[in-house]
Amino acid sequence: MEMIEGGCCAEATPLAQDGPATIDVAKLRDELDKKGRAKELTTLATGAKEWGLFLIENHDIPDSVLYGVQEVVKGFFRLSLDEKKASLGSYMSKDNKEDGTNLFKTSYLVDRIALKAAPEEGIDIWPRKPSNFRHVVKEFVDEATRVRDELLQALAEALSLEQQAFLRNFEPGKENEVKVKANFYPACPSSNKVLGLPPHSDGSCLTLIMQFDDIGGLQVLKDENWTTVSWPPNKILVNFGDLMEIMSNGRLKSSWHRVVPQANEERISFALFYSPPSHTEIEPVTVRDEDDAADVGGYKKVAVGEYLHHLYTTRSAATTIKESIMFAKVM
Ligand SMILES: O=C(O)CCC(=O)C(=O)O
Ligand SMILES: [Fe+2]
Repeated sequence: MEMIEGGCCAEATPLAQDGPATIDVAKLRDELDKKGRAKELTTLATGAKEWGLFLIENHDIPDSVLYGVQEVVKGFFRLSLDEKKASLGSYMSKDNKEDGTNLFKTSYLVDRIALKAAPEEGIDIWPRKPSNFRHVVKEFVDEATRVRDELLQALAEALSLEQQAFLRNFEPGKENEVKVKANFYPACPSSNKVLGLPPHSDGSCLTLIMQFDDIGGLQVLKDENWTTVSWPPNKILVNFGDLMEIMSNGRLKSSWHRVVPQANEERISFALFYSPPSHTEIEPVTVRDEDDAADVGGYKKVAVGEYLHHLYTTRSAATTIKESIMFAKVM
């Protein structure tokens, strides 16, 4: 566990509850079965609001691509520290630090690489080993991005918004931000005292997360309880980040989540963080009368880059839930 530098004490009390909704993407695509599709959209709206995340199945990303990613990522983490450093263009250098994710680096039990998949200029720092790492991960990113677009449209529809209401911020063909993170959490016998990742919300609009075995570890704060979310490797977890909360004017909430290491098992997760281009100004959707719950609305127009800069520079100090998102609220 060469790259890990220490741990951080925290209470970890996972509670078993029924899990987040699983959405069948094939049903969302099936325009002929209108009833089935409408039902799936209702499940999506309810589940997404309740948890700030949901799972997807039948997403059409071939198993060969999913398992290909697992192989190359596991292959990378199996390398020695020296090999990892040599393989990764400028590992632990500025290139990997600028996005703020290394806030978590020193105090938590995770060995993590952060890469940029888009804009593409970051690709030459990607691991050179295993030799097919870049090719396989790129293939996955392309497949997953197609699914992202479908999900953004379905989410808008599920909330009775115009289909492009969220996707429009991504300006097809433009330099959207796609960050890739591979997280390796070693087994930790005192896992009730240590965190893999501290409580946080993602800055992204959507985060798509694969985990390589059906192992608990990710916990989401739900109804004031830390609840473990577990899912098999062929399903993908879709998590809302702060930009989605802002875009939807609070109708969808970013989840507050953390990672707890397992006592006897290591865990690897692989996440894609999707955000619109940095210069995009996000105009929150209009809140309608029927949405008028006390915690909906109140967001203002913000530029993506400005919000993310604020989040990354304040998040380490933010100890209570989503303090940073207040930046995007009308005062
Ligand atoms: O490992 C996981 O399942 C979640 C990782 C995560 O929350 C993150 O990288 O922001
Ligand atoms: Fe996260």
